Formats: sequence, C-alpha cells, structure tokens
Amino acid sequence: MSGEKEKSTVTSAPPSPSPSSVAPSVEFSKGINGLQKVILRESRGSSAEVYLYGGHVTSWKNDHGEELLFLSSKAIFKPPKAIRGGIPICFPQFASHGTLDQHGFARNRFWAVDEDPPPFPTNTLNKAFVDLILKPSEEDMKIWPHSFEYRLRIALGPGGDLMLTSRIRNTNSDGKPFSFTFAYHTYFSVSDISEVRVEGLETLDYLDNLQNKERFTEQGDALTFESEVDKIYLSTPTKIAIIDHEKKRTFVLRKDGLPDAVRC
Ligand SMILES: O=P(O)(O)OC[C@H]1O[C@@H](O)[C@H](O)[C@@H](O)[C@@H]1O
Repeated sequence: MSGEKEKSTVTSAPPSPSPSSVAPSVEFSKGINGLQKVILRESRGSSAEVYLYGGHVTSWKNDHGEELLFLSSKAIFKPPKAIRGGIPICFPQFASHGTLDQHGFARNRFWAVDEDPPPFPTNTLNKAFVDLILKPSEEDMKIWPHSFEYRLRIALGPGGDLMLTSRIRNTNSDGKPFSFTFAYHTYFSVSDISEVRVEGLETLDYLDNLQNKERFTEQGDALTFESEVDKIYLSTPTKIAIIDHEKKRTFVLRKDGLPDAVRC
C-alpha cells in the first residue's frame, strides 16, 4: 500500500481477434454534471474514461463495448463527495489507517492534466494515455502537512489492457520525509458474486476489517464470496486473477510495488 512507484495493470480475457482500424486517441470533454473527463480509445475499440475529479477511472470497456468496471447507480458525481465505483485513488491514506477521512483526500480533489511529465522508461507510443497531477492546496496542508506531487499515468494498451502508474514525489522544502498509504480501490464488474472466484490469495495472511483488523490465515483453496468479505491480504503475489464463471471472463491483475491487496 505504500511506496514511490506503484503500477497496476489489469487485463480482461479472452482478447478479441478483431482487426486494427483507428489510431489510439485521447479526447477531452464534459461528463456528468459538467465535470471534465478524458476518454481514451485504442485501435481495436476498447476505451476508458477518466474524471479529473479524483483522477478517477469511471469506465473501462473492452473491444465489444462491454463495461468492465462497476459504477454504482447511486454515484452522484458531486464534489466533495467521492465517486462510488470505478477506480478510486486512496491517498495519502488507505481506509481508516490514519487520522484523515476514510481513504484520504485524493479522490475528492480536482486533478490537473500534467503537461510535462518526466519521461517513462517504457515505450507508450502504441497506447492511449493521459498524465494527471495532484499537488496539495494550503487547506490540504492543514490536515496533512506534507508537500507532494502525485503524478498518475492512465494508459490503455492495444489489447485493451488498462495500466495505472503512480509516481509520488516528496516536495517538502526542508526535505523532511513522510510516509503514506495508498490503494487503487478498483470495483470490477462481475455477474452474480456467487459465481466469482479469486486466485492468488490462497493461504495468505490477512487483516479482517469485519473483525477489528485482526490477523488470520486464509485456509480454503478456492476463494469465493459466501457472505460479506472485507479483507486486506498481506504480501500478495504480483499476479491475481478474478474469475467470473457466469460471464466466462477473467480479470488478470498484475502489479509492481503494491504488496497488499483488498478483497471486499
Ligand atoms: O465507502 P467508501 O469510503 O468508498 O469505501 C469503500 C470500502 O472500502 C474498504 O476498504 C472498506 O474496508 C469498506 O468498509 C468500504 O466500504
């Protein structure tokens, strides 16, 4: 949940063999309640929508136009309320692990388009992407007294895979270090929850949010959802799969620099 460079890629299988037609594109427009959004489109037809409010991915569609993220029908898109669903950015605090409001303030702030991001080591020429940046306001500094630059790149690859990369820099003038917790709190769209299985978290230790964050060890070999679940798994593998038997769809999540994973 913490670190300087946090990357997460999600793919949804199976990929479609449809032919390549248009070039990747990035379009700026007005979304719900006039809030600014960015639409990423890649050559085979997949797309993603990102609101500057929260730096929040609200939609991710595959090349058949099927929505892959859940967005609550009660999501109101009215600042200062966080958007419910999609991919909220929890920063500088995940959940209630600190003195700030639940999940920190980054999801309730207006991010800017980062016109001049530092270069990336990897080639993104074949991707549709947008770079966003968040810096604290004076008001933010009153509740969390650390100066930072949070750069977020959201990229959609030619196969429709979605990649988020976070680069967080300490800009305190005295160089004083700070620590933070962080999460991409992704809401995947699935059919019936009883048809869903998660692979990659078996036998791991977790903190159970429904039992005062007590630590337990996962026992079963297939992780399903039989009742309410709210668990933070510790030291998870870089690859986790979410298998939706009814939709016959598998989300493959790959991550780098993010040791823990939440299942809820
Ligand atoms: O309702 P929020 O603030 O968007 O948070 C979503 C969920 O985030 C999880 O991390 C919490 O453990 C849940 O209790 C919570 O419901």
